[in-house]
Amino acid sequence: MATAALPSFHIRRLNFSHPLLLNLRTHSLSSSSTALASLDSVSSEPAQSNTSTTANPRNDNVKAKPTSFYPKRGQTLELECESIAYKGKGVCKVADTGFVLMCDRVLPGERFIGRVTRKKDNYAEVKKLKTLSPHRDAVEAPCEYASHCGGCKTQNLLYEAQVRAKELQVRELTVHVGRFSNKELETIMKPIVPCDIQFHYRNKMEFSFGPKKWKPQELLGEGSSNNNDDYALGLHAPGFFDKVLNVDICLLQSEPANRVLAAIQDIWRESQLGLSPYNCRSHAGFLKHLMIRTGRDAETSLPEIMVNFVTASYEPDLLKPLVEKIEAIPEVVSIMNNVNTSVGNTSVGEMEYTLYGKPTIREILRGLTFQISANSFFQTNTRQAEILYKLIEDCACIKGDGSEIVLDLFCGTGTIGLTLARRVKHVYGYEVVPQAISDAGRNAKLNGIDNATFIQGDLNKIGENFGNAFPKPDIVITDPNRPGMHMKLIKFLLKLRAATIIYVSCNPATCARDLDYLCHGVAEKNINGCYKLRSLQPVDMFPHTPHIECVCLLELS
Ligand SMILES: C[S@@+](CC[C@H](N)C(=O)[O-])C[C@H]1O[C@@H](n2cnc3c(N)ncnc32)[C@H](O)[C@@H]1O
Repeated sequence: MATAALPSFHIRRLNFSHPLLLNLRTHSLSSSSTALASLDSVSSEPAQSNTSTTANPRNDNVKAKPTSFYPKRGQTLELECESIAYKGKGVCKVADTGFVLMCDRVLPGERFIGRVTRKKDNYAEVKKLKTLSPHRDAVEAPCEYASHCGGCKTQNLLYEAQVRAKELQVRELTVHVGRFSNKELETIMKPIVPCDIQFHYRNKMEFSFGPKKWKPQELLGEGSSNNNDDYALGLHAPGFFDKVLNVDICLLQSEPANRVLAAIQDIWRESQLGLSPYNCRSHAGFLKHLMIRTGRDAETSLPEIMVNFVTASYEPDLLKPLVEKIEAIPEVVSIMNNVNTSVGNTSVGEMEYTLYGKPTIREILRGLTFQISANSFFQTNTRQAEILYKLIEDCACIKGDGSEIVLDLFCGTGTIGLTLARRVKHVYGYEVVPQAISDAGRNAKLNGIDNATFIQGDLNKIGENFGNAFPKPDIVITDPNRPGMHMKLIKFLLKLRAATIIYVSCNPATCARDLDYLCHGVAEKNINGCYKLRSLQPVDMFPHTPHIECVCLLELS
């Protein structure tokens, strides 16, 4: 699951600081106390207090000075997690000084021993060594890999507590990054929409092949060997592109997708097949990734599965035994091979071959049928996407007289625009990926929609003439990926002055920043904001992960 990389064009000076949000700003603050005070607010805790009950530094290496505590790398501390912040990390503070430590896989209220692994200017990162007392909302994670896998981070937190923490995070970011008051949010911000189905909700999983099964420190030495049995197929260890945790089942994907994974795990290491995993350090080996996608047959609504092998070269005979094994699974209707000869880790091939069945599968969303190819973007939680798109439609308040123009920015395969097209005059969609644009056009045809135009273009590089390519829209939908919108696009929207903007975001930090720009302006660039935030609706699309989606309605003020 990708983490946000915030490019420098997004930075600006704000009167707050958050250790994990520093690159949202133009100037990093030298004083850790300012950072701590702001982190307090971002993480929903009261401002830094000397009476904090958290984090008693049990200093093995140095004696902590209460007023100028700074941890050493390797030092172990007894800590208490106070809250969950951006990227799902637990926030802990050192008693007396309030120095902030960030730790993966700890839950609010949990007391634990941690070791300092990394120091930054105004905070440090800690690895949990041992839980002393768990959080009251701790539950047993159903997945055997949950404590080591880079996919789920909070399976061991009661789902209700997960969504509470996500809602709080959106609120705090909107206040401290977006500069909206708590009072304003009382009427604007809606309670988070939880996800009814918390397992088997993902329609796409991508696993990687690796030459060695990665094991966490505590399991090292258990059953490792030097033959093919040690080859890995699974998910990356958190933070490592070259370490693969072998998984035989993933509780986030569908049941037939797990049957496919099990069938492949069953045979791919057999030495007579001559299959080798790609080694991303030596660049030797054949099998790079395995992508399993679950769609639905438009007529029967039964699941249909696409399997995509990403390989370093085109050798269909080598894949034949795997293809024969999985084509016997009734739900498998498509087996693809993307050949990627580059040394990079991407799963998009330079060439794509159909090894069995058809080259696309189908999915139904808000009554429309979408054809999805191996590399198309499609919302990964279809059921929750229905709810998300309904919220977007509600925000759009379409008149129904077919008079409105919709501009769908970052349109992907056109799904949002197409679900609105039948009730408006015309939809114009913009997207950088050429294949997504051709999928969008094909999906329009498939559904008999002829009032949608999809244009390939980079929205980070729009020129002065961008607005000449379409009539002035009544409704703008903008759904950027995690870095949010480029300043050029913000300026364009402020000049365009469309009556309604619906901002769909998968990163509440950049969302809060962009809402601030659109509503309050960009003082350092002498730009005035001209929108009013009318509603802010967090939606949980991805239980057990730190990801949060929001739908924001902005109206011209
Ligand atoms: C979060 S997805 C949204 C897709 C679509 N709205 C949907 O709901 O399925 C963001 C989309 O923005 C596209 N994108 C990313 N950077 C872009 C850029 N600089 N210019 C245009 N599109 C971009 C991505 O390829 C991706 O399809």
